[in-house]
Amino acid sequence: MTKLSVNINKIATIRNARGANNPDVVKVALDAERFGAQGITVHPRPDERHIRYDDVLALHQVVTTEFNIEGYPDKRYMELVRLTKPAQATLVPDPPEAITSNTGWDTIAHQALLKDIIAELHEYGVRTSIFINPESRYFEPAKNTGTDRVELYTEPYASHYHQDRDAAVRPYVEVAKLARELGLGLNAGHDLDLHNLAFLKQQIPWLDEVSIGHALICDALYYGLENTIQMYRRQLEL
Ligand SMILES: CC(=O)[C@@H](O)[C@H](O)COP(=O)(O)O
Ligand SMILES: NCC(=O)COP(=O)(O)O
Repeated sequence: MTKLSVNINKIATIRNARGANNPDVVKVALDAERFGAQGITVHPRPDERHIRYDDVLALHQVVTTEFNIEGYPDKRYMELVRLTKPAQATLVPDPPEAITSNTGWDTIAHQALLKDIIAELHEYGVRTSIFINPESRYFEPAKNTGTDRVELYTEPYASHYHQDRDAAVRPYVEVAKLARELGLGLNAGHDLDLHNLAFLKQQIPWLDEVSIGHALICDALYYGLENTIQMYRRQLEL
């Protein structure tokens, strides 16, 4: 089964536009779980432009599905993970000024750093995942860091899907097979939506988890959050 983790960053973007607590990200997380989300993902960024560090502290007290905290492993991120001990920490190489994630780790150049960070996260009892591009050369070094999983960066798949979906998915299927051979768990995320999700899942049925935020929250404006989460869940069952 591929779990659907709902990324609620964009709920916080709307909340922050007015400074008060509407929408309430904690309530939305609990409702999302009630509507079928199998995990809640957040990606606090250093400027706290959407999810704030104190949101993460509040969410960890109430989330009962898999709580996944994404981010660059700086001191503040590591402290947050130490305090909250989520089900999963997803390490992303974004610099502080990144508008959104736009590449995976160079696991060759940063292998030593990742190895140390992952060892520390394992001491906290937290499962780890590394955000990674669909390039085979990064997978064995990723395995050598000791990570439990990798998360495939799916923006290139999503942006080429409508042009030629077979070509778009090909590199992902190749590295997904490699990850399976290496004994790495497999997640995927970034720009997944109701058009491209089912095909990815059909081509890589052994995906453990997808985390979806931007498109899902946009779809919820039209279909409502409950319907939307159910629609995404069905895409994973086709
Ligand atoms: C790692 C990843 O792909 C997501 O965290 C995505 O970048 C969402 O972050 P934003 O909501 O800040 O765009
Ligand atoms: N890890 C990917 C994620 O959490 C959500 O990415 P997106 O759907 O907002 O592009």
